[in-house]
Amino acid sequence: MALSSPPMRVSCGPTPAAATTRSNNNNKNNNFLCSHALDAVHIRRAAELADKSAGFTSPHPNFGCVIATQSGKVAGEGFLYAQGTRPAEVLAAEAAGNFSRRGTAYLNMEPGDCHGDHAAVSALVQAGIERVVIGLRHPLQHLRGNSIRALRSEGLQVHVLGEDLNGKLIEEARKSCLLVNAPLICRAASRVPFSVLKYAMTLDGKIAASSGHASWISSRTSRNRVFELRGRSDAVIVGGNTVRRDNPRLTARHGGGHMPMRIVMSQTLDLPEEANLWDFSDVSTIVVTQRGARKRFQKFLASKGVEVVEFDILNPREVMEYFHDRGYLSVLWECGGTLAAAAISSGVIHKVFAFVAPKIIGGKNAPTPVGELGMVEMSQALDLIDVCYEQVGPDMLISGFLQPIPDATPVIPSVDETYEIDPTVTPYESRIIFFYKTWDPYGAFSNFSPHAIKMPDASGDYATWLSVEHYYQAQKFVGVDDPVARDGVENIKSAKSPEEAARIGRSMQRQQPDLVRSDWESVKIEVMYRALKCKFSIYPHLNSMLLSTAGSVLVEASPHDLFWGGGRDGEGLNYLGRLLMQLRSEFLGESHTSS
Ligand SMILES: NC(=O)C1=CN([C@@H]2O[C@H](COP(=O)(O)OP(=O)(O)OC[C@H]3O[C@@H](n4cnc5c(N)ncnc54)[C@H](OP(=O)(O)O)[C@@H]3O)[C@@H](O)[C@H]2O)C=CC1
Ligand SMILES: Nc1c(N[C@@H]2O[C@H](COP(=O)(O)O)[C@@H](O)[C@H]2O)[nH]c(=O)[nH]c1=O
Repeated sequence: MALSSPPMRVSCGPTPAAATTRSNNNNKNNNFLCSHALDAVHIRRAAELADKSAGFTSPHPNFGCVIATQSGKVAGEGFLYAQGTRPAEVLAAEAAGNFSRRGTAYLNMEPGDCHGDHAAVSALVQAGIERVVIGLRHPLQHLRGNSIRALRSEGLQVHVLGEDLNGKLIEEARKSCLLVNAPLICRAASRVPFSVLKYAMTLDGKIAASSGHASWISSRTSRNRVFELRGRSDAVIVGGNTVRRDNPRLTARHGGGHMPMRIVMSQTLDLPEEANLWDFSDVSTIVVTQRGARKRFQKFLASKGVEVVEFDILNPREVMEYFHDRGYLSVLWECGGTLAAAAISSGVIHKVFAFVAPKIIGGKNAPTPVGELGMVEMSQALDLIDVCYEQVGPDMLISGFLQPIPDATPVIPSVDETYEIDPTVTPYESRIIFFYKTWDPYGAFSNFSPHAIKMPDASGDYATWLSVEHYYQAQKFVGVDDPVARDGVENIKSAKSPEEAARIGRSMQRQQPDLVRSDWESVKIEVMYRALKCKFSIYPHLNSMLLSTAGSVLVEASPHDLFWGGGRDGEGLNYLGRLLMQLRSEFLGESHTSS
């Protein structure tokens, strides 16, 4: 058994050091390092270009492309302006013309070949590009790796940052790619739109005077900056009190550009009949409220053209999940402290922009940017990540992430591990077959599939288990000298379904951990391996199905089980998939030696 050691995280291609040892030519080494610096510069530029269309591309990623000649000079640039417009790669190739030949294309992100549209890949191939450097793989799992595979199959050399290229400069360049598409990456991982909390406060930490008056705390320059932030967002959201107090417009007024939708969250619906937000000359407004609140006022709003959406439970998470499902990519929270605290508590805020004005207003009851979070000790304070400080006019803008941008690099399988498990699989480049529920196309790979197995006990006598899951769960308690453990084994064995077996086994393990055999953690992979080996040996059709997947990566798509499964976004260790790949490799080896 090869798979007994504890798991580790990913996966990189050759490090610069490893790569350079392959060459004993000093010049080549120097070139390699120089080209790293050049790669980093061009990728950062691609990210900068991509950022130009923020707000317009939503909910699609921001793409930028730089084409450099063989000598490293920029020959053409392009960025995706908006959904449905011409891809960055096509524009850059056109701009570069013949200078593209044998050149390198730099892309902040792997193109997504939605609906079989290969325009980006085709443009690079037809332009005669020799090498493509990619900042990030596509963050959406079903698109991840597709274009990289397509480019490689056309003979182009493809280097992905963090996988094939490493080092400090490369890491910084990769960061710029993560930042430019942070909304898409965070949205994909958290299933809510990327949410930014923005506020303006005085030096003594107030967002309004005690009277509630707040216009203005920050300078005009800062407020112009807010218009830009609005222009990058799909929606701006405030609470009912801010509507009553400020009568805001919430429009982006920085000279054209994308205009965000406006959202009001109000439980009481005690909102004014006259409000700037009911004026739709620039953009419309959606009011989200508690089910049944002020029906007559709802009718009134509807007559003004305001869309009213009722929620059974009106809280920031429910509201954000709803707007995620409506396709929103990013939301700017411009609310006061009450709603801001609720939003932070419910974990929907990804990033904070705080404009701090060099003013003092005082006031014991003057509102502050974030209300009650229930924290009592400084050690509980939320630390911002990747903090930036910037002077904007007379104000200071402090921004940072409340949650790290999830790493879109696939965890499974790492290069080394996969070769060890199954040499026929080329990591990242192979098709990934996901299986989970037994009704899935490859559902028979699940331990819950109804395939009985015969396994020997400690004295060598064979017993029948209704599924791999039955056997696996029972083994947790086998050999434990306790009547409750022995009963547990019998109960699991006679469980009517694999689900029931899992329920009994898991709850016994949770509630009475002392009944679990002491060597369980070190033997569980071996236990599973033996059960799977039996299952895929005694059922010829399962064996054929497994062999038919040769060359593909197998991943148990369990979003919950991060040991046996691959997790929701590839963060799981996928030990079930790994064991199946290992078995497949062993079966294939046997069939080769016997033929
Ligand atoms: N300087 C700055 O950057 C800003 C300053 N302000 C100032 O802040 C003050 C208003 O602050 P505040 O009252 O906190 O602001 P908000 O209006 O932004 O938030 C509170 C309101 O949100 C609504 N709400 C809906 N669902 C919830 C929920 N689950 N939890 C909490 N609230 C919910 C309620 O409206 P309802 O009562 O209608 O049910 C509630 O009264 C004003 O003086 C304004 O000028 C506001 C924004 C920015
Ligand atoms: N007071 C204050 C802000 N307040 C926010 O701006 C909203 C008003 O937007 P609008 O009506 O479009 O100009 C207001 O309701 C609140 O959300 N913002 C800032 O950048 N600086 C400030 O000093």
